[in-house]
Amino acid sequence: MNILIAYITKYGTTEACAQKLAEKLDGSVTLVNVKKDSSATAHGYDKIILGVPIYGGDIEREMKHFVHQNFPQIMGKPLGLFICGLFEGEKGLAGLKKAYPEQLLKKAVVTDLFGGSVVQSNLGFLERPIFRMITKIKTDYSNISEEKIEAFAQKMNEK
Ligand SMILES: Cc1cc2nc3c(=O)[nH]c(=O)nc-3n(C[C@H](O)[C@H](O)[C@H](O)COP(=O)(O)O)c2cc1C
Repeated sequence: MNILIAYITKYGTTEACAQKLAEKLDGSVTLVNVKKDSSATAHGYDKIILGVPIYGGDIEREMKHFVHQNFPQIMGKPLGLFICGLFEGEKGLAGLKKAYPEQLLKKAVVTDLFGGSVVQSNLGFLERPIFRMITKIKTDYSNISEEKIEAFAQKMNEK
């Protein structure tokens, strides 16, 4: 069973979540950062998982491009979709809806928000005030849910 986890990450949180997820999946997992590897493809995998962080309510264009380029392959296999972001509840779900096309969200075996994390000192000079304005968070913070990663993996393993 060959599984693809295609992700994007800026400060490493989504990558760390993708790695944790990979450890819990049954099969051979390939992790691909689609921002670093523009030749990445979803061809030849039995299951596909996509993961992206939310910035300013949206995702980076490289994942939109990957989805567009690989749409038939992604729609044709058991699919899991996750996002990383600090917002929970309705605001968190709004991020998930914005991240992926409706067809993918409907087709997915499992979708979830894994939470996010931030280290203030890592943020750029301009990014820090933007981050504080958007999230109202002024300290280092993490709400990554190991339980959600575990439950996501279980659902993918059942398919
Ligand atoms: C400038 C900035 C804007 C952000 N905007 C959002 C947002 O709109 N919604 C949200 O849920 N999280 C937001 N976050 C939190 C990130 O999604 C979170 O830190 C995530 O873990 C980053 O993942 P990465 O390290 O893989 O890039 C923002 C973070 C920064 C720095």
